[in-house]
Amino acid sequence: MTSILTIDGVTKRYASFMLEKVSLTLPPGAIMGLIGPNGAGKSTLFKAILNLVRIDTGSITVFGLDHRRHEQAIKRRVGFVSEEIPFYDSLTVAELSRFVSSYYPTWDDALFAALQKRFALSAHKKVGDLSKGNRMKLSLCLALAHRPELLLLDEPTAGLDAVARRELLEEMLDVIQEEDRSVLFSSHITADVERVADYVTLIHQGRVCYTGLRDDLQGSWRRILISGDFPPEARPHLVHVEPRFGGYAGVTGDMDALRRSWPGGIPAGVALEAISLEEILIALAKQSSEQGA
Ligand SMILES: Nc1ncnc2c1ncn2[C@@H]1O[C@H](COP(=O)(O)OP(=O)(O)OP(=O)(O)O)[C@@H](O)[C@H]1O
Repeated sequence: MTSILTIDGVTKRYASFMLEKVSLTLPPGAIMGLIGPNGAGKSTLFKAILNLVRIDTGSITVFGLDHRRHEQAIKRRVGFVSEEIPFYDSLTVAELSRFVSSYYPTWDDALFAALQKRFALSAHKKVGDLSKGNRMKLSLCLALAHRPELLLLDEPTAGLDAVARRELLEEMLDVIQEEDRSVLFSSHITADVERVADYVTLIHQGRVCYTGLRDDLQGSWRRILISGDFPPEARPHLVHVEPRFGGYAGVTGDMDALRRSWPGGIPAGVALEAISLEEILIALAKQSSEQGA
C-alpha cells in the first residue's frame, strides 16, 4: 500500500462554506499536520473521511478501501480524537473503557492500562469530573488502545494551556513513534505542527494551499530584505512587501522564479532569511484569497 489515506478532489458544499477539490495523500508511518485558521474546513474534512458527512464529489480511500463502502471496517482500524466526541459523563474511566473496548476486536487492555497510567488518569474518576485536558488525554488513550493503524486527531490540543499542550504533544509523539502509526492531526497552532509533523497540509477557506513534506515547504520560502526597493519585475513573485529598516522586506515561495525575474540576478547584499510555518501560512492564505477573488 503506497498510501494510508488518499483524498482526491473532495468537494463538500454547505450554505455558506465549501470544501473545494481537496486532495492529499498520507504515506504510511507519516505524521501530517492539517493547519488552517478557524473555519478553514479542518473538522469537516475529518468528518468526511469518517463518512460522518457526505461528500458531494471526489473520493476518499483509507487503507486502500473506499470510505463509504467499507465505513465500518475502516472505523475499526482508525482512532479518532475530537473535542466533539460525546462522552458518558456518569461513567468512570474504567467503565467507559470497557464500553468502548467492546466495539474493537483489536482492543488491548494492557495497553489501555499502560496509557492510563502514563497520562495519570484515575480509573475510578467519573468522566464528567475530568478537566478538559484530562478528557482529551482519555480520548487519546481510548483511540490508541485498539491499536489503530491510522490516528485522526482533530485539534487534540484545543483549549489546553501551554504546559498541558506540550505534555500531550510529547506523549502523543512518543506513543506514535513507539507504535509507528500514521497520523493526521489538525491544529491552528503552527508551532505544534512544526514540533511533530513531517508532512503538512495547509488549508484556507476550504482550499488546500500546500500539501507535502514540511521541510520542502519551509525550504522553498524565504524572506528577502533589501536596502532599497525591489525591482518591479520581481514584485509578482513576492508576498507581503513592506517597508523595513529603511528598505523593504518581502517573502517568496519561489526563489527560482524570483532569481529569474530579477534583472541582472539577485545582488550581493540582499539578505535571505528562513521563515516560520506561521508566516508561510499567512502568505499562502493571502495568495489563495487573491487567486480565489
Ligand atoms: N453542518 C453544517 N452546516 C452548515 N455549515 C457548516 C456545518 N458544519 C460546518 N459548517 C461550516 O463550515 C465551515 C468550516 O467549519 P469547520 O468546523 O470544518 O472548520 P475548522 O477548520 O475545523 O474550524 P475550527 O478551527 O474553528 O474548528 C464553517 O464556516 C462552519 O460554519
